[in-house]
Amino acid sequence: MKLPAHLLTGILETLSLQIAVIDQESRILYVNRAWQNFGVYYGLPAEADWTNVSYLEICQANEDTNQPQILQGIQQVLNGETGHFKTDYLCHTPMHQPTWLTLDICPMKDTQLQDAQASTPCFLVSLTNITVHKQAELEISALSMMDPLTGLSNRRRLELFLRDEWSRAIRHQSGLSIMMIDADHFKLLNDSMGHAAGDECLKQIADILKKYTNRPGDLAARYGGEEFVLVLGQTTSQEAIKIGERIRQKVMDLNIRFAEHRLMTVSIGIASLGAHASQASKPTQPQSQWLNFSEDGNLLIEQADKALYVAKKQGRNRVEVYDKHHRLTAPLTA
Ligand SMILES: Nc1nc2c(ncn2[C@@H]2O[C@H](COP(=O)(O)OP(=O)(O)OP(=O)(O)O)[C@@H](O)[C@H]2O)c(=O)[nH]1
Repeated sequence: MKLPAHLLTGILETLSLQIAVIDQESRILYVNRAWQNFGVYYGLPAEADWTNVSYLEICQANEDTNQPQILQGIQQVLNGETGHFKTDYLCHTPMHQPTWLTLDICPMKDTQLQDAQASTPCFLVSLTNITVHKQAELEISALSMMDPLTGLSNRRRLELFLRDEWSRAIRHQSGLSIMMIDADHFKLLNDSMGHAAGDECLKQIADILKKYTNRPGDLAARYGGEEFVLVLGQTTSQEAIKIGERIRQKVMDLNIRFAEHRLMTVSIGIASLGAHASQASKPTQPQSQWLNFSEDGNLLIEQADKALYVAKKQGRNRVEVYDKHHRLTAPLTA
C-alpha cells in the first residue's frame, strides 16, 4: 500500500522519536518536529533552521557526542563501511535533567526517498529518549550491589570497589586500609533476644559504619552474617586504628544488652597496603609491575581476617592490626 505524502508527513511530525535525514556529507536535509523540539532543550529557537547544517559538526561541537566511537560510527555508515550504527549516550542539556538517548543511523532503503537534487544516498538519524529505562537499569544495578537488611554494599560491590581503590592506591602510591568488623557473641544475642532483635542490632552497627565511610575512597560492606568490611582509601594503618577504635566505642555506646546484661561489642582486624603485605617477597621490582589485585588485593582481606581472628582470641572487643610477625598492637584509647 502506498502511503499518501500528507499522511507520511503527519506521521513524521507526530512521532516522539527524533528524526533527521542527512546526506553523505552529513548535511541535514530534514528534521521532524520532535527533533526541532529537542533543540529547544539545548537553548535553540523553536523554529531554528537545521537545513544544510553538518550533523557531524554538531556532534563534534557537543561534548556529549564528541567521542571518537560516536564520530567514527557515524562516518563509517556515511562511507558505506557498515550498514548500521547504534549507541547510547548521556546528554547534558543546560536547563534540564541529564537525558539518555539512543542514537541510530542507517542508510535509507527506499531509493525514491533519496535526495533527488543531489542524487546522493540519504541516511536516517533517529534519537530515542531512553532516560526512564536507563534510570530503572541503574536502580536495579544499585540494588543488585546492596545488602537489603543493612543498606550497605554487598560482597559483589566490595570486590569491584576494592579493585578500583587498589589500582588507585598503586598508581598514586597512597595508603589503603581494610577493616574487618565482627559482632561478638552474636549467636548468643540471637538465641537470647530472637532473630529480629539480631537483625535490628546489625542495622544499628551498619549505621555506625556508614558514618565512618563518607569519603569517595571509602566503602562499607556487609561481608557475611554478622561480619562487615570497610575499605578506607588513602588511609594508613595508624589512621585506620583510630577509626577502628572509634567504631568499637560507638558500638558500645549503643548499649545493646543481651543474655543477662552482656554488652554488645565488636572485634576489629585491620590490614593496610604498603605496611607489610607481600612486598617483602618481591623487593627488587617497581611496585606497579608486580602488584596485582587478585594476588595482593584479596590478600589484604585475608590479612584483615587474620588480625580479626587474633582480636577474637585475645578476648574480643578490641582492634588488632595485621603485621607480618603477627605482633599485636595495644588498643588506643577512644
Ligand atoms: N539476626 C541475624 N543473625 C544472623 C544473620 N546472619 C548471621 N547471623 C547469626 O550470627 C551468628 C554468628 O555466630 P558465630 O559465627 O558463632 O559468631 P558469634 O556468636 O558472634 O561468636 P564470635 O564471633 O566468636 O564472638 C549465627 O548465629 C548466625 O545465625 C542475620 O542476618 N541476622
